[in-house]
Amino acid sequence: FFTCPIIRIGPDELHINDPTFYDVCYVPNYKFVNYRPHYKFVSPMDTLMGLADRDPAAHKKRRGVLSRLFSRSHVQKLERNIQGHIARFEEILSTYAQTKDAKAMERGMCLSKLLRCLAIDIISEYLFSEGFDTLLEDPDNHLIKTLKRGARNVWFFNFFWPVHHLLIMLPQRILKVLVPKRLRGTADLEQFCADQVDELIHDPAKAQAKSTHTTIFQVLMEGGKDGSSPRPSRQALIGEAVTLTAAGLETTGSTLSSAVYYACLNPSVQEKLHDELVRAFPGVGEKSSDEIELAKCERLPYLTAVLKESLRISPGLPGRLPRVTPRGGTVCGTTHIPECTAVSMSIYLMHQNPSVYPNPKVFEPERWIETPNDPLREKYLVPFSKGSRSCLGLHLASAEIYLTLAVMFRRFKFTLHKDNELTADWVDNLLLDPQGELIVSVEE
Ligand code: HEM
Repeated sequence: FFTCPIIRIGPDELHINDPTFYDVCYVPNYKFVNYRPHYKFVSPMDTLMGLADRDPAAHKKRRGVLSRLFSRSHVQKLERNIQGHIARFEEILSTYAQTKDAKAMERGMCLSKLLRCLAIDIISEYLFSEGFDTLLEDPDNHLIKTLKRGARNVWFFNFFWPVHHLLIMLPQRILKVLVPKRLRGTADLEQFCADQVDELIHDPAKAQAKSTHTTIFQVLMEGGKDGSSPRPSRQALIGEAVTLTAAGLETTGSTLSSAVYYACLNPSVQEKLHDELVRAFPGVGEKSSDEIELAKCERLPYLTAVLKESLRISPGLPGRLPRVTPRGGTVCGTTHIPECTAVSMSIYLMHQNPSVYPNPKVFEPERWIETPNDPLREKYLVPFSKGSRSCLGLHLASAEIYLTLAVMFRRFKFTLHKDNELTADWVDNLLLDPQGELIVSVEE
């Protein structure tokens, strides 16, 4: 695959594995628009993701409105809120690490589920006036399960998209009676969002009094700063909130699980990370989350290297993200590609390029430190993609990963439990879908 940069992967789609083409295909200003058949699973309503392939001008406006919530400065403003959830997560790890309960030790700790709970608690509090607080429940809770199920239905709904579009339109009470749980996926989340939207529409003062920070619904209802962006319909408000929650859950959760998995396989990685964190945040006996700050984490070289290597080896959206060539076509190397051709590239293949990342299957944070200033190594790391449809949640995801890794590895040591199921294998369900759970033993 690496020797032939352009291959036909379907009757009307080319897959390209020439890294120099990334900056041609994934660029601002909607030069290469989304290839619709690939994005059929997305909601038909005027949500950010739904608008991307139908109406680039409306997508640009909506993205402009939402970017207020996802800017670096807004993430920094809500750092304490994010830390609050990580403190709860730290408490659970600490309780487990100190347990004398033989049965609990025999079972191990299912860290991947806990990390998913952490991700959804953070994103839900960030978007809504209150979070889901799933960390207070059993990590096998219903919401996490249904969202995982929803993520696994992506390809089914891509082929049978009218079914998905119909399900979205059905009122919740009919949905619950008629549709099997396996296909409902995000119904509970939709109900939660619907309640919040209805309160905001009918009693805005009460809804606003509840929230300590700007919520997604407030931002969307206010529209663009100049009022140029129309207020979305009730259904679209709900759809937006649901897709944003889903976008921020499995991606961040699987990156964090992957980081711990590889750190367990490489004890020297854990030791170096721990040493760096203890030097940077030396408080003893304190909760790590009281002391750890994002700005300082971002300056720690080894922690940054572990974050980059985890995103490289296990990118949240590993597979093809197809676009359509513009009028006049385009050129890849010396090959002309005609206009209106679907072309796609894969983040996973970008990150597995052996000439930029030697031994690409090996988890090696040192590759980001030992030979500094390698422009290609930085340039071809594209976990959040690039261009008009790049990840909106980049700053939030990065803050979450930095802070969680710092709290975990400053205070705890992880080893794979005998019943661990997670391996380096995964399935491309649009989102990277690890095939087993990460089960670990934890020492303080
Ligand atoms: C490690 C974590 C994450 C990774 C690796 C990741 C990766 C990506 C990638 C590759 C895309 C482009 C998809 C495409 O071209 O079809 C994307 C889009 C998007 N991501 Fe993320 N993401 C992460 C976390 C988040 C978080 C926390 C949020 C917060 C809500 C988020 C929200 C979005 C949204 C809304 C889009 C669509 C943007 C648009 O259509 O304009 N992501 N993400």
